[in-house]
Amino acid sequence: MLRSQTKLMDLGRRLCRSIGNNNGSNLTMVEVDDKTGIATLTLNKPPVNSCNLELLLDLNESIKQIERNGSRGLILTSSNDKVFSSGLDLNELHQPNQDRLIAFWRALQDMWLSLFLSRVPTAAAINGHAIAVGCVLATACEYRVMLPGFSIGIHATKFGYVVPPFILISYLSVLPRYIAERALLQGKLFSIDEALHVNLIDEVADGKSDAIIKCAKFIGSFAKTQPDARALTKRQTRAQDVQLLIKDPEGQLRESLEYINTPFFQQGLEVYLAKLKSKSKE
Ligand SMILES: CCCCC/C=C/C(=O)SCCNC(=O)CCNC(=O)[C@H](O)C(C)(C)COP(=O)(O)OP(=O)(O)OC[C@H]1O[C@@H](n2cnc3c(N)ncnc32)[C@H](O)[C@@H]1OP(=O)(O)O
Repeated sequence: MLRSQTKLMDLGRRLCRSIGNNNGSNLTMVEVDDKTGIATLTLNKPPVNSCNLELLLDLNESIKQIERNGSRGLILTSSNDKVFSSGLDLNELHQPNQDRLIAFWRALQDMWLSLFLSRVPTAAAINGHAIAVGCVLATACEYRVMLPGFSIGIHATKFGYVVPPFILISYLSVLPRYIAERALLQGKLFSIDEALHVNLIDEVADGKSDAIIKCAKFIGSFAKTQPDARALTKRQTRAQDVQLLIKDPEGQLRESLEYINTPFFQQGLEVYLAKLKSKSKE
């Protein structure tokens, strides 16, 4: 075999190493770049990465796995080239089995805390629509790079949802208060230009690999920092944002469950789900 061929094969081998997250599911995939030590965490739940219980548990386990294996950073992206994430799986909220709903909401709270407080640098390569909790996943990260042609935002008020405090906080941790407030009240989904203008995203990329490279460059900007000092400083900076959820997770859970179980919420959701389904049949 030619030396140049061997070199190319070595390069291919070096590029990425898949690591499992111990539960054997493919709902998320983790690959670590052997050279940079950065992990790419890919959401992989067809058709639109809606977050059901299993995806939330899997995602949380993958985030923890990435921290345990000493990766230098985490890039969150999607295997779907049109949708980063369509947010919560609305079927989990519709006429729910109460035990499953409790497990689901707990998994959502836990996953958000894990991502928001992750000790490694985090960046989102947003290669598709990032709707509602899809946007929350992106804003939990420290940096956001997005591809043109897609929407990002929390449009909950448009279909009658009041968002829980940690979702508000996620928006407020990135946007100035008056912009976050107006966008939430309008149920606004931002185009890429609008998102860039208000700094909801940090950069625009012309393709998924460009987005990953830009995220990796951001993560590389911490190369000269001491990882524990960086992690603790991040935790302190974000301490106030997570206070409510850390101090009283069960109280927060109870409040959300009460709201989800109201006839008002359930009726609104029924109409919205029917619209969503009829749209997808068009
Ligand atoms: C307690 C209060 C909670 C308040 C906070 C709320 C947080 C949330 O995250 S709620 C979720 C909000 N998300 C949405 O409203 C997104 C709705 N989806 C879309 O707008 C679109 O699907 C899309 C832009 C994300 C993608 O469009 P497209 O590629 O055209 O795909 P389809 O619309 O045809 O969808 C395919 C398939 O998936 C179903 N689906 C889409 N989103 C969800 C979802 N969030 N939950 C459950 N199912 C979803 C859609 O109905 C289609 O299903 P089939 O008809 O069975 O093919």
